[in-house]
Amino acid sequence: MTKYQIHGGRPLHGTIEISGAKNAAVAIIPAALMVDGVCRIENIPQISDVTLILQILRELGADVKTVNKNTVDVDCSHIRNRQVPYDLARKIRASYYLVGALLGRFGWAEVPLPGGCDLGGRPIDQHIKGFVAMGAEVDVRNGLICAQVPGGGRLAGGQVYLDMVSVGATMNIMLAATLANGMTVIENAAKEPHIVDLANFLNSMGADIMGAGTDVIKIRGVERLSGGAYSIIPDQIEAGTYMAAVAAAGGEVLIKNVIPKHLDCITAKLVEMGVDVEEQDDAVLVRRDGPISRVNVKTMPYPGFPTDMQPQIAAVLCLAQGTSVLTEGVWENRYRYVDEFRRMGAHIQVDGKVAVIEGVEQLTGAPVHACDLRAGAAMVIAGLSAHGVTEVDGIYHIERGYETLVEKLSAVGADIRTIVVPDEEAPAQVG
Ligand SMILES: CC(=O)N[C@H]1[C@@H](OP(=O)(O)OP(=O)(O)OC[C@H]2O[C@@H](n3ccc(=O)[nH]c3=O)[C@H](O)[C@@H]2O)O[C@H](CO)[C@@H](O)[C@@H]1O
Ligand SMILES: C=C(OP(=O)(O)O)C(=O)O
Repeated sequence: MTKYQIHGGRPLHGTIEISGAKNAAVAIIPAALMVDGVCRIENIPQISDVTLILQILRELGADVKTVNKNTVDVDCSHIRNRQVPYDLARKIRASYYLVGALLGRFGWAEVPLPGGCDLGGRPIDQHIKGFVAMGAEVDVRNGLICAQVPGGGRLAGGQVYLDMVSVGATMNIMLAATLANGMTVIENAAKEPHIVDLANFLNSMGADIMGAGTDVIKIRGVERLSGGAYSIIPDQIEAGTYMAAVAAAGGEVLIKNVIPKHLDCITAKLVEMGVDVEEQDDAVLVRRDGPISRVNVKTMPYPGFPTDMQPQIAAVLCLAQGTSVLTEGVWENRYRYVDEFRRMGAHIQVDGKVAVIEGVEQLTGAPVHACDLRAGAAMVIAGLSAHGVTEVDGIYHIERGYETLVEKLSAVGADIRTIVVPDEEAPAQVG
């Protein structure tokens, strides 16, 4: 088993370069399935979710060539197999974008139900409602989402009003509508930066999508998409995670290759907590040397405070002066990490979607478990600030979404390394 071992208590100083956005990449790579020709995709993060999606594309018959560590050429002109491999697809949430992409291009898709972080129920009824509004028949059976246009042919444009703001449904419907006959309108659409990025990718390949980034998106179906080159936006959540790490551990770090506007919702809270954040053109300089003030935080769809930053901000609030109230506004169960924080001396009470965090002077290192991706990142942040040694296991969750986390943090002075321990560590003998 591999773990991260962190000797905490060292302020961070230096520069961190942010990678491409996971949640954009995992939609844009499936979108390449709809393109007739070679797509060059740049600024792809080297994370395990991306490796897996590229693997799925290869198994479907795509020609995927690595140009350099963050650029691939994907050619899906000759897809021969439409059977998405069960064991690969069920490991990640984003495999559901293959439904929109395959249904849009071929009028037929069978995709295993997705996986991803366990945050409570992760329904897909709104995705299905969208596909049905475009004329598809959709059925979930034998662990598969089975969707097809009756009689073959293409989807027809439709009108979809989402019952709740859903990032996944907005992107999936956008994918399916890109090659449909006629116009699709998505109302109450999500507005996250990665939605705009997916629309920009598709438009650069010949799609006709208007309004991405607002709550009404109009997609005029086109005959075909053809190849081109596209660079993925920087990862808002990776940047926010390192901003939170500086807030917790102290120090001064220049976080480069970001779009500061995408970070406004995170920056505003950190500033309220007494952290200095200076915006530059494509960087933010984050500094913390004084006490951390208590704040209340509620997660919401963009431009609200992102749910994917909730555990990381909780790690900082564990060290604030006074009591903070954190409210999870998107997922029903995103506090599974709280017991791990308690091992480090944090004072947190959870009641449903609300966590009350009473700040402590200092956390203390402990063996902890990363129960999901962002919870894992939060354990790392807590470990960086804590007195003593923290060992984080379950790091495969973290590697789903953070490129070279150990190297990036080591470069700013953190004492963090990956260690390998035997799988079954013999329990210590007592007596
Ligand atoms: C709006 C929002 O912040 N979405 C987050 C959500 O995206 P993700 O795309 O995974 O989830 P959605 O945005 O689709 O879900 C938002 C809410 O809508 C509900 N829902 C969704 C689809 C559906 O068909 N039916 C349904 O009821 C979900 O249960 C959830 O409560 O989790 C991702 C991983 O944490 C984050 O990157 C996204 O920022
Ligand atoms: C929960 C996340 O990812 P996924 O939906 O892919 O599990 C995340 O990016 O924080």
